[in-house]
Amino acid sequence: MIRFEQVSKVYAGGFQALNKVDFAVAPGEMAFLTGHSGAGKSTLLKLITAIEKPTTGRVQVLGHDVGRLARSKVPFLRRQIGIIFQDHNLLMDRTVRENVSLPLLIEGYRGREIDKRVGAALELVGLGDKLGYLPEHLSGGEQQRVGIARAIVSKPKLLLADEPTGNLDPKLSLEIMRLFETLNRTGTSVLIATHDLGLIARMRYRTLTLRDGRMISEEFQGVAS
Ligand SMILES: Nc1ncnc2c1ncn2[C@@H]1O[C@H](COP(=O)(O)OP(=O)(O)OP(=O)(O)O)[C@@H](O)[C@H]1O
Repeated sequence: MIRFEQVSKVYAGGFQALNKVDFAVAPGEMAFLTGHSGAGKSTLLKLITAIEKPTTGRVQVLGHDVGRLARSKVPFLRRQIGIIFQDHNLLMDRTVRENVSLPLLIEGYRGREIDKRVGAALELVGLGDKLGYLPEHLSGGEQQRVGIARAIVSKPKLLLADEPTGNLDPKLSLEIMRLFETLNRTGTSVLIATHDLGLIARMRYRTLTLRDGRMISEEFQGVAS
């Protein structure tokens, strides 16, 4: 599903954000990615989604060699990956239905098929009755769940989340994590970048830990850095 082999990333300007990183996430697996601020978590996610390319080493995602992927093939890769952001990036002047429909419209779906899929995704996140709401009329946790519905509506094989619970209280954070578990049980691979070590400890999944761009731990949970 994801395989990094000796991956380094040096940004223009010379800063080395990742240093010979090796790890793999198997199909159907759920794992956490943690590390201090600036450790390289977002950079690692950007390599998976081909926003950035590795300076050296090999990044394989869903059978593609990301470093060698032609620019024209990048949208095809991205369509197979659902991405969830901390600040959810919802369009605030569009309804819940319109926000969640967006990836399907881009893919060329129309009418009834969109309604069916959007309805199913919103049911799954517990917002089946909020289709016509604007995001500003929803709570923070509900907005985050709309972002998750938008990420899963096109049934991606891989779900990436960058600090998905950063703005939420512990109870809501746990609810969001349980939602990821539900999605994982349907066969979606899930990789969650988070600072929230308490949450990681409660969930008991494999934890990948970065420190200063190096992968220092593959298994040990609760490494504070
Ligand atoms: N486009 C860029 N150009 C130059 N340096 C960058 C760029 N993007 C990130 N960096 C640097 O690379 C390092 C790693 O950044 P990254 O965003 O991957 O960290 P992070 O672990 O996600 O941090 P946080 O938890 O604070 O989001 C940082 O020192 C950052 O300043």
